Amino acid sequence: MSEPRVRRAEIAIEQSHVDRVYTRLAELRQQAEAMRAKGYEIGHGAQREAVFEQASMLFERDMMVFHANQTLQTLDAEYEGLVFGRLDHTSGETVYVGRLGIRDAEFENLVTDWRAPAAAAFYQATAEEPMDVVRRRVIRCSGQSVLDVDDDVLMPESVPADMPVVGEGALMAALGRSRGEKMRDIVATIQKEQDEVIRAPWRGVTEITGGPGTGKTAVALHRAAYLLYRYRRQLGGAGVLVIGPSGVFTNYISRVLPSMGETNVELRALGEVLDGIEATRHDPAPLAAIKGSLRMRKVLLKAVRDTPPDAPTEMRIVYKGEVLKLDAKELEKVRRKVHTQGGPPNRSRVRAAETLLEALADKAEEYARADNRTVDRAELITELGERIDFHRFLVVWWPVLYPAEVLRWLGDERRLARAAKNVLKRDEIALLAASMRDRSRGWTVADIALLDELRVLVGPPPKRRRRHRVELDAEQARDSRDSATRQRPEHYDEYSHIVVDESQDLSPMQWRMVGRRGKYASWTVVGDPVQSSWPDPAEAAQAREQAFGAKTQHRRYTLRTNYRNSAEIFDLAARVVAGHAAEGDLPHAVRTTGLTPQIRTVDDTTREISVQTAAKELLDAVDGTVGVICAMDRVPEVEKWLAGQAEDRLKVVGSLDSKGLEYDAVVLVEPTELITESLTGRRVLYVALTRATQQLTVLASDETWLDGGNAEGAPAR
Ligand SMILES: Nc1ncnc2c1ncn2[C@@H]1O[C@H](COP(=O)(O)OP(=O)(O)OP(=O)(O)O)[C@@H](O)[C@H]1O
Repeated sequence: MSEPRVRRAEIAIEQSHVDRVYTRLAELRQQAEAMRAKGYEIGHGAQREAVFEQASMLFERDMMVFHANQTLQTLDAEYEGLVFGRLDHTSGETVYVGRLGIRDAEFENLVTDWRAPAAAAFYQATAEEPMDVVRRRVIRCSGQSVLDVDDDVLMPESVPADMPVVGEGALMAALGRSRGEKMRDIVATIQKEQDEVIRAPWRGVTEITGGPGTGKTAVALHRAAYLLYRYRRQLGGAGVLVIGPSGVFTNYISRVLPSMGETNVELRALGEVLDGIEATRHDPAPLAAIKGSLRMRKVLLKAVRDTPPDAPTEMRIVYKGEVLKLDAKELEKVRRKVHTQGGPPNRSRVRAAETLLEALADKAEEYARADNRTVDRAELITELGERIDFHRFLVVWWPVLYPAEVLRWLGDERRLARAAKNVLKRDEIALLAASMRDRSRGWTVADIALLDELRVLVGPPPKRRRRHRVELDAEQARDSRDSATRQRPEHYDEYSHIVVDESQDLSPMQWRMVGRRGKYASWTVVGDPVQSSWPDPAEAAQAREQAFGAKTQHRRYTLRTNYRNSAEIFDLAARVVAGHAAEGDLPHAVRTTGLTPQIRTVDDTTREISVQTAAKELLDAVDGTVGVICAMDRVPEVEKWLAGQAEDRLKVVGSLDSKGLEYDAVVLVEPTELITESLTGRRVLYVALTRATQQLTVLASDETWLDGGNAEGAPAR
């Protein structure tokens, strides 16, 4: 038979199996629905039974309905290509691999879940170690139709005469395909070095490093799905949290886990870790460096202990016809005394009242001594402690503190200078105070970690009910009373596993914030030091270790193959970052396209039209998405230039938001601006240059950005 006919015949064989799988899926769905209906019937029946019977029937109903709903949820997930692989073993046994395990009515396996041990050979078998696999087949489907098959022969000597082998390179085909708006899962083509990381033990800390495009994000997400499948009992209940650098990124990866049937994972961007606020704006690099530094901890601790701006500076209260008076200094002494005993101010309100009463008693004794009188201290404390005017004073002098309010106070430069004495430099204080005064544009991503730190430092406000949200400011306190009940309590901190992506960029303060959520968690931490935009790696490393706590197991993996970029694109990126990265830290790009990146010269008069032309050319050249990457400050302007052009396929993205994303083609606008806008500029440029899978056009008004390494072989101009 000719190759196309063999291929067609093989596709037909796989199609008949896939048809069986979908028929069975429909049956299982019906069964689950019937079970749910039966559960409800039991519930109705229970109303007629005695109390004891009723309780056990209702329990049975709940269990049935719960299981039925779970099964339906799993069966209803949108499985693009439910079956994607097949293994033919030397024994003649055939195993189909898919996103979900399904058995037929006789309990025979129709599809094995990709995470099950029986499917491991699909990823782990090699020609050197074939694990009894003669032929490994990748089956590519669209919906329920088989489009193509692609075989790998692992034991050529054992291929039976009647076993056809078709196609070559499912991986290369997958990598060459155009990209959509959302990341796809890679279950069908996970590589051996990646599989090892996905299936690594769950306890302790698993660290994945590797250059751009090596599949770190893909691997981390597949690992989350794998861990939940294998260790659902240990990990499922408490939940898995995935932290990504930005909302654009979490949106980009949001479809990967559901496509594997996994909906029990919470995705959060760094600006959304704290419940109740979503921040997307970034501070300029020098300011972000201050806000992210561990020094802020000391500043915030002092800030919560300072006198609140509206606190009265004098207390007067009448006791037995005499005015007892405490001046500003005496009140300050009382405040300091309460704080030296430790504890968050919101938890110290009773102690503050007691200490203030003691000070009033001292004052009464002082007056009495002058007149040779005595004072009954206990009586004074009891009486004043019950007085309404005492409590009126207390609520303004020792008010409930809200994190957002305390952070805003630091817009007063004198107040900030008091809190930051010997910790921040004068110019840093001025910069930080100005940023806290400018609240017109809302909180920045770096502010979120400060607010979370303050949340802990001020302590929870006195609560009417438990498990109520910890308000960030007084306004929210009112709003929250109406907020819908959430599944998990506010500021939940008991996740069983935390995945941190792009971890090289977390500031020390952000590590503290994330660490707080994982007191009992095991961790998967993904990053590439060469892409880091954080200026003080040593300080971040220290905060990171503290976040992990005393985890004893620490395993490290490095991924070395760049699956995203064509070799032509990656060569340019490597050239730009040369001198900032050790040779061994750069991955190896496996795919060539013959398309060299274009570098075009622009100036103020031609920039706009050049961006429009380049975007149009690339939109015509590729089927998928085109990203236009520029410095953060330029985004609104570039968006205006491109308004109305292919909105679904064209995205304008700021340099810092381009982390982790990918496009078929990229237009990079003014690369030197990416270098100067950030403290680790060349690395940010490296990130931007490594976003394209197929084509790259750089528009630049100067050449300094190319000077990173001076590698040979300039790209086309
Ligand atoms: N085994 C694989 N099969 C198919 N595609 C893969 C494979 N591994 C990685 N890819 C693809 O390569 C691209 C890069 O993967 P991913 O985004 O996970 O890399 P990364 O290491 O996180 O990159 P960066 O550090 O630049 O963000 C994605 O499109 C991913 O789907």
